[in-house]
Amino acid sequence: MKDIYKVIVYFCILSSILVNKSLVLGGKVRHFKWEVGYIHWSPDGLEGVVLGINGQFPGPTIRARAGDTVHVELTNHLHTEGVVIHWHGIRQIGTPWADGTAAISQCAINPGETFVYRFEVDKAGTYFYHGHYGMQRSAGLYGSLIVDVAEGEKEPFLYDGDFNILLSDWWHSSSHEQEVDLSSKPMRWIGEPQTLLINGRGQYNCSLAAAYFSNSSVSQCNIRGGEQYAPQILHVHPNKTYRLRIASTTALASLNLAIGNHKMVVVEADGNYLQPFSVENMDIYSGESYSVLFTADQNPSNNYWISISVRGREPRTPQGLTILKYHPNSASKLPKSPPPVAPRWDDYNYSKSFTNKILALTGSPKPPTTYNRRIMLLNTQNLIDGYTKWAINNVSLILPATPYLGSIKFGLSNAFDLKTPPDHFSHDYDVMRPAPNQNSSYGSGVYMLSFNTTIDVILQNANALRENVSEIHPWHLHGHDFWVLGYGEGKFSKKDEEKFNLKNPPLRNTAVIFPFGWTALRFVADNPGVWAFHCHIEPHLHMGMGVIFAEGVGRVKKIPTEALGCGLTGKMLMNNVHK
Ligand SMILES: O=C1O[C@H]([C@@H](O)CO)C(O)=C1O
Repeated sequence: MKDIYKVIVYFCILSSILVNKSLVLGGKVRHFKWEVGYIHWSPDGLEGVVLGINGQFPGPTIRARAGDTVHVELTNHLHTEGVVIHWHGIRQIGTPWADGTAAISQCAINPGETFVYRFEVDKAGTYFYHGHYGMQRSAGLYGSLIVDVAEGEKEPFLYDGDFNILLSDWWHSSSHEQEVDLSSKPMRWIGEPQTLLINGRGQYNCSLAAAYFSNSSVSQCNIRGGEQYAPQILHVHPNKTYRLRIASTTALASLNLAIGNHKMVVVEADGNYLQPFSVENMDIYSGESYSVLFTADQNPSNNYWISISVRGREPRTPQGLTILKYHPNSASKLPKSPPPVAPRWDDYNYSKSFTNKILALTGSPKPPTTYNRRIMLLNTQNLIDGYTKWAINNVSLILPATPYLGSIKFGLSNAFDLKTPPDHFSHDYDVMRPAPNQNSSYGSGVYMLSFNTTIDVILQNANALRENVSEIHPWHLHGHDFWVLGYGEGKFSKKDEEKFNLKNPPLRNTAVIFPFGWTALRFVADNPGVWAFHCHIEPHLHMGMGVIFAEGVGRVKKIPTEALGCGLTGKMLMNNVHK
């Protein structure tokens, strides 16, 4: 009898240890129920139709802790369009079907249908989510995803409070019109955005800062505070330090952000800690996220501007503005000095000097010192039968009717081009001049990566169709972070390898290529799934600027049938049922 009693006591102690441990290790499940639909909304003072979630634009912010499971039950309330949502920066380890890429990781969710996204947020950081079907991101389908450190863990820096801003750009033409324009012959370019938005709020036909522009006809905004386009004010207390989380989901614009009179210390990028460095203003490209620390150490009787301005393309869009309000000033008290002046849009040396300061925090994971396979990716603008496209090694990506994850897993032939896309481009290609032959072809082939091998990718920029034009392209990789080993000018050559940073390269999921330059990345193909790698400029992806990587697909566990119910995998499921 006594022994049994002992066993019970032991059992109780043991199970309480296990339960506590699982609380620490396993995290919580965070449930969300979302409905996606078009709504009337006024992001910049002009009412239009926007893609919202639960009647809200931008969509609700997800906040979780590292190790938690996010569970989003997403119902498509659109009348005639499918939808998917990509969780940008979340690697989807073990859940590649939840990556939210139509035609790649899953079938689009049909009107009226519900799909459950369930995945672990394994790493603290600043992230966001957005539509990944057609140009639904441009239509406003996005929101923030913030992952705090696990219970009991600490960030490697201190702050008294945090803010979160999601940056975007806004057009008055609909995303549907833009899709048609871009796919027309000749292509009709979408032009520059009408307005820049901070947390979905901007001012089109008035300026918060009109009082400072004496020679301008722009009127002062008459905002009472309740308007959908009223700026979100950041409230600070004197001498406190704040963490500002910033993510950019712009369709096109590269941005420069500044807080008037305040220095910022950059500490995080794409969910990875950085060696802290101080700046007056910072660049942020579409697909990137950062955290900066700033101290409210200026004259507390004033308020200050927070501004975002276009870089890398001749700006035709006014600055996006909001106000840093010192307690207890009134929010309507305009800052004493005019909004910060951004560096010239084409001062690329300025941008490069910022980019080169981004290094991993001491103690961060280091890259393998050698690679198994090097893939050179030449970025060109091309014409295919008179249609303007972007191509990678002369292949412009078109997505197949059957999502790759299912078709590769089940070995379905004819689902996509079986010809492997090229690892190289011609040695004598002159990246500084328009191509003598501007033709290229469409393709849906896949770079099959051997599981657990180290992959180097050299992104090579080139002259676009017009002479002396080469554009910025921020490249985003799904399913992974990569180390950014270096940036360089002109054409990459083998000897550039000597300058690679293997000591403290930053880990990121998005990296920019500068005009006429190259960027070198390294990652380990250790996450079973099919992963898009593409330019995060929405119209450029629409015009074919991306490639597909696949690794270890045979190891992928049971893909939910809801992700497979279209194309050849849909037929396969039907045949199985009817057998
Ligand atoms: O893809 C693009 O097309 C235009 C221009 O090259 C042709 O109009 C532009 O600026 C892009 O980024």
